[in-house]
Amino acid sequence: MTTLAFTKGHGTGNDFVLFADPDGERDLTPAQVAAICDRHFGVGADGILRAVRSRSLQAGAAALAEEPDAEWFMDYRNADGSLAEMCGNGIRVFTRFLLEEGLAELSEGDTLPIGTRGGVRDVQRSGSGFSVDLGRWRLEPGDPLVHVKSLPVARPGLSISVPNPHVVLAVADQEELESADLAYAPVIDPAPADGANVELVLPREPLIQDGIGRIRMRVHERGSGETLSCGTGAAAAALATRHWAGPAAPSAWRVEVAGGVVGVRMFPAQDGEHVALSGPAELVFSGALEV
Ligand SMILES: N[C@@H](CCC[C@H](N)C(=O)O)C(=O)O
Repeated sequence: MTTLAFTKGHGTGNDFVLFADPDGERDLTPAQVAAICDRHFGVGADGILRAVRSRSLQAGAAALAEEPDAEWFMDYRNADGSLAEMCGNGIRVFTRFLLEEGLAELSEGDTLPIGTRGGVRDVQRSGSGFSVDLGRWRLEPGDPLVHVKSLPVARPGLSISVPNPHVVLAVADQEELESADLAYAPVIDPAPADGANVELVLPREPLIQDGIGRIRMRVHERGSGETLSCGTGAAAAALATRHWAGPAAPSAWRVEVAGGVVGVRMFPAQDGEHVALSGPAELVFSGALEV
């Protein structure tokens, strides 16, 4: 066993254990990740963020080929130890961690490119938090049926990749949003090969205020269970609602989650439409673990 210095942080209640491993010497096994994320026997978190220099990691080679300035790679793990392409709340908290640890600098108006398994993502300061360009999003074919425990009927979901997989479904009212039992993983039919995060969405009344679309969302995350927030999930939920609302729908959205509020914005880019996420990023405490 060796000692691992860590920091605990969160973005709208989506919480993470972070640690710096510049030379890529502390790769954790899925069992170690699950033990650290356990809320009764470990530190407790929705996932782990390891800060590794891109040059020290096999997955970092693709990031450096895409953007030579992507010095840091966000090695993200879900609470069960599984890998995911991207974490929208995580990358803001990861940026805060790099800055606080003196591992990177980010001035107002500048951009910090960070390597992820879903590609290099550009982070900027936004108010007291950060915004991240999640890149080009994709509507996936097929409208799978989603069975959520305690909701009366299965309903069709919209599959969206950002680039991790999401299935978004609309609920009828506040009662349905609150009563959905997300302690159980929703059953998606047909089941996506790599699983998916599931978002339940309810439009606010009115849906659009001062040009901004407004929704509420709950989420069951692949590999982590129900969480208080999911950044890529909020982006998928706003994209799905705009799709359902039609051409007059806005490109700026306010997404209310159990842990707070995040902003989503769609904008044209050279390679197609991108989606950006903004919101807070907090570091809460530091400690040491025997791993
Ligand atoms: N909470 C994250 C998403 C984390 C990954 C997800 N569970 C997956 O497996 O795709 C976010 O804020 O985006």
